[in-house]
Amino acid sequence: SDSYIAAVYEHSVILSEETNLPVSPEDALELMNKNMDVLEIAVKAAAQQGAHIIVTPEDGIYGWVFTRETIYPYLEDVPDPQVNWIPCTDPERFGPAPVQKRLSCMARSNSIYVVANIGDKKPCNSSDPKCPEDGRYQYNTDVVFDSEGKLVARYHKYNLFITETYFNYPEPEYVTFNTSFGNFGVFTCADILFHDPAVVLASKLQVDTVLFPTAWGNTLPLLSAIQFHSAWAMGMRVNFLSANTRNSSVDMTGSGIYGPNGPIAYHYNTETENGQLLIAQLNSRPHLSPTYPPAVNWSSYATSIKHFSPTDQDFTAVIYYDLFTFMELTKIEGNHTVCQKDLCCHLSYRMAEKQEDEVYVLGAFDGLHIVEGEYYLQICTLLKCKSTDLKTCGQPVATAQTRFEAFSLSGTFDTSYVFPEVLLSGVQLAPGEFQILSDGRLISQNGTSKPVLTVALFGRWYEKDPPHPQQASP
Ligand SMILES: NC(=O)CCCC[C@@H]1SC[C@@H]2NC(=O)N[C@@H]21
Repeated sequence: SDSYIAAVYEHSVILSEETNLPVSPEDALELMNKNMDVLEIAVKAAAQQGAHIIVTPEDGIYGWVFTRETIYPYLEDVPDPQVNWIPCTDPERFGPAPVQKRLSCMARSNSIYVVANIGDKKPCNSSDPKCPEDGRYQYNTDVVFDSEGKLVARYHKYNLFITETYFNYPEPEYVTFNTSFGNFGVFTCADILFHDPAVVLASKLQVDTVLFPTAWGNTLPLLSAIQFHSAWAMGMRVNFLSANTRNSSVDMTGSGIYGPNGPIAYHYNTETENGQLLIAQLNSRPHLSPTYPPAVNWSSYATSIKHFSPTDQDFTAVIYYDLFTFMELTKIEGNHTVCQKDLCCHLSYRMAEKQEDEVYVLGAFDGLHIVEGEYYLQICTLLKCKSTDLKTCGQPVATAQTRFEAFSLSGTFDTSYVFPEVLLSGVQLAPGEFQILSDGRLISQNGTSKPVLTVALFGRWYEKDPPHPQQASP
């Protein structure tokens, strides 16, 4: 079929009160069943609305902040999908698997693909020199059950976040599966920041849709969930189904159904702790669509022009631990260039009116980010500073009043992996309000519907990354 209906569910996870002390397997299952009760309602609702597939969040069944011992009662042995297993009809085939049984039955009884995030355990012994001291590998794992309840995909998260000390790093896996409504790939949360497996799935294996269970804490001004995940879908030109966990204490909200041309449906809620089901229709094979966006040469425009108005007004300030070079946009309109190392960023803009109590800056960063993960960035950004004090530029701010009637942002990137972001006041996306030109300009010709928080070209220069922790020598 040419199109299909996708659902993502932002789940307000019910957390265990005690994650420092081990609980019994029965108590662990009781908590997981409480979460699965809620997920089951969403699965039924999605199926009733015609969805072919539903994605649920990372950590959505057992929560977070465990030790290796305290996560253990929540884990199940998840077999390789090649075994052809329907846990709903043959639950004990590989030992106790109540969580897989329940997810499989949800998929089967509602005739819908179900994507969930659970924990896998694999026993090992001293014949394996890498076997952990406690005799088992523990993996953060995405599973997919097809509409008959068969396990069709198992993915072990490769890029663990800094807090996930209770899981092991697996070898990299590139997990795909085929359906009548397209070819799917699976990865999770921090994976989106790295080359493997994310870029391999989208570029080399050419999946149509990425399934993305996540537990993403929002980090403005560049890394809120809806902002970065929709930008990645546009930059990589794939469908992207992102289901975030909802938890205000760790700033988690922001789920969406994104296409190569921009957001199709999204949700960002800081008002309540409620869950939220999103449903939308997508192209099954977006690269065959007449509207599929052309490949972009991200540096073509920026390297072809002379620097706009050189200035000695540059200053530095920090975005999420990275020292950017900035210049203030003092006039209602202008053309400016700001450079850091090899990266020069060009901006042409016209504001609707200059608000005296708001400061906007153009910024550039070319360097290795080293906090909560190590990855090489090249970023050009136009953003609103938190206050009129230039030292606050780059600090999180969620509202703005300044409208831009037009802008054009470009940069002399050394990488072809650039993710275009436009984030508006109230942490809202701007579907259809900007364009990516094939020469690498991110432009808005008619302005945006709300005031601007951030416009960015978020570049990842993967070749400059240090080795992955799994590959690094001890
Ligand atoms: N569960 C995860 O793997 C989350 C990882 C991504 C978190 C992103 S990366 C930069 C920001 N820091 C955060 O705390 N959240 C954002």
